[in-house]
Amino acid sequence: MLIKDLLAPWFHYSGDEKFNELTVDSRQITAGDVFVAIPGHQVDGRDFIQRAFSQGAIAVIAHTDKPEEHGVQTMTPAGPIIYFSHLSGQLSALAFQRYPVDKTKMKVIGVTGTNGKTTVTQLIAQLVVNLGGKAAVMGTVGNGVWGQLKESENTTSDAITTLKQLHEFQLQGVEICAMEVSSHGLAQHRIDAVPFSSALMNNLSRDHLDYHGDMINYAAAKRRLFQFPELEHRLMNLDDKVALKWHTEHEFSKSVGFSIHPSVSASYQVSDAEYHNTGVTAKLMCPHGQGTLNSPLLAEFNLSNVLAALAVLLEEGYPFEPLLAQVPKLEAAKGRMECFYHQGITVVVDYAHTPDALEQALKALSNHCQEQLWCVFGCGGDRDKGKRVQMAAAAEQHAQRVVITSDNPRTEKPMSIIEDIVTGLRQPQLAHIETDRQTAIKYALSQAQAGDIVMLAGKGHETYQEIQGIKHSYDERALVGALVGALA
Ligand SMILES: CC(=O)N[C@H]1[C@@H](OP(=O)(O)OP(=O)(O)OC[C@H]2O[C@@H](n3ccc(=O)[nH]c3=O)[C@H](O)[C@@H]2O)O[C@H](CO)[C@@H](O)[C@@H]1O[C@H](C)C(=O)N[C@@H](C)C(=O)N[C@H](CCC(=O)O)C(=O)O
Ligand SMILES: Nc1ncnc2c1ncn2[C@@H]1O[C@H](COP(=O)(O)OP(=O)(O)OP(=O)(O)O)[C@@H](O)[C@H]1O
Ligand SMILES: N[C@H](CCC[C@H](N)C(=O)O)C(=O)O
Repeated sequence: MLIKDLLAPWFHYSGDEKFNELTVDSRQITAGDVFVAIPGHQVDGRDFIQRAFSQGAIAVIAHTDKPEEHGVQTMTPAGPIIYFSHLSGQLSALAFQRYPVDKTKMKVIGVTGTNGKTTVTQLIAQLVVNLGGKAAVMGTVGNGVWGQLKESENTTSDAITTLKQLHEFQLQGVEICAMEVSSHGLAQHRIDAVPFSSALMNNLSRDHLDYHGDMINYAAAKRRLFQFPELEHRLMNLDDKVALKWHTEHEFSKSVGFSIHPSVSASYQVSDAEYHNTGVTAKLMCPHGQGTLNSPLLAEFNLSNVLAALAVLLEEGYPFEPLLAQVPKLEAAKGRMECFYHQGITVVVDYAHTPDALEQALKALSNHCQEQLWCVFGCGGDRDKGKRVQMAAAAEQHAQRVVITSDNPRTEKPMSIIEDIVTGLRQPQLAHIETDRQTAIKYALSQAQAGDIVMLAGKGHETYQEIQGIKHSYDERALVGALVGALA
């Protein structure tokens, strides 16, 4: 593509250079690329302009705060620098020029909410693939065509990666891409030009207040997803207070509600739910028909997640009966309520890392637990510190045995995070404290008795543990698999 065509919607560029890829990271530049230099939270991308040229960049498009510099071009010995006013907010639109996505060929579904984004997006992909279609996901566990995910740095990738990836999916014949949309992604304009067809709001509870400051700003960031003018379907979980409120607002008057509780305004609802140790059976009612839903996923919140996935696909025009027939084949997302069994003890690897998720996961497991419920958890360093006491309270309230350990301490001292957590306990003397996560898990497994459930919360699918800024190899699912084998 010509650089002048890339920039044409904004201003005239006089050069005639062709370029290959757009990239925001100088470390990823290869010959013939255009480097997009923007300031960030840690460093300023404009400090890497020379490095980008030396790696083969053909030109640089650089952010400027000064509107009068918009479109100004400077020729340096290494190549042209083109200034673009307030570039971060336009990055997605710029990326769309290079990596267009045709919404008539591929549907993009945006899923937001504090908890359940990975689960819902993966359920959507599984349902489509099981119906014989081609689906992709983008999110915390990775980006890719279903079955071939590649690890991703963020839940919602940067603006350029997002559109590049969607463009590639479209070229590969993907019919639907279910994308997790994080509040950071929304606040940082990472998805502004994505041509979403449907958007779904799952729930809002405390998380990320280190970044958003308060719940009002956090909710406002998520709300942006529903303000895309071209959206065809807006789905709201009416069991969540914030989503329910949005559903009743004039701005979202055409939104569609779903609920796992009796609700007059939910278009999609389930009733007569029966929980058993291999899943849940319930009746589904919606404008497309009625039927029995046989879900193999544990926990009430997963009934809601399954309903969310079905609702979005039914809104998108997928057929009712064939879709319902795929539900028994669904699988839990990696590291979410994943069960391992050993001598009558159930070990559950789960990704709960917010107070609400921890509470929901423990409540769900207590329905299945015959003896004592254990909760082994920690809290992430360099993240919302207010979550720590709330997670402690949830663990103490819903588990009989609490083991406090490390999650990803990142740059914080493991023991100081644990001290914050402990202040949220009413009876701290009853909790077992062990900074080393593997030792903590071994302790819990050695003490648990037949009939107990041991929930290991927070690490889920992750394959590393970040301590003092260093990512150490750590795979809790593999660890438990090995321990259970060793203990068997
Ligand atoms: C605080 C934050 O959100 N940071 C995100 C932000 O980084 P930034 O723009 O501040 O980056 P920076 O490191 O200051 O660098 C500035 C610029 O210089 C460039 N650079 C930098 C170094 C270099 O050698 N060369 C170079 O060109 C960078 O590519 C960047 O363009 O934009 C980047 C690209 O989109 C993100 O990868 C990065 O996420 C960091 C890694 C992060 O940890 N973010 C978390 C808080 C986050 O976003 N989490 C949500 C999930 C939340 C949830 O729902 O659970 C997510 O979507 O992942
Ligand atoms: N609908 C839900 N409501 C409340 N808790 C949920 C829900 N779905 C999943 N959870 C809990 O939250 C944890 C994380 O789930 P999931 O990975 O699907 O969410 P997420 O929104 O993608 O999280 P993140 O983006 O932070 O990785 C699960 O392990 C489970 O404990
Ligand atoms: N997307 C979330 C994941 C948290 C996972 C948990 N293991 C932790 O490190 O706190 C975040 O970046 O806050």
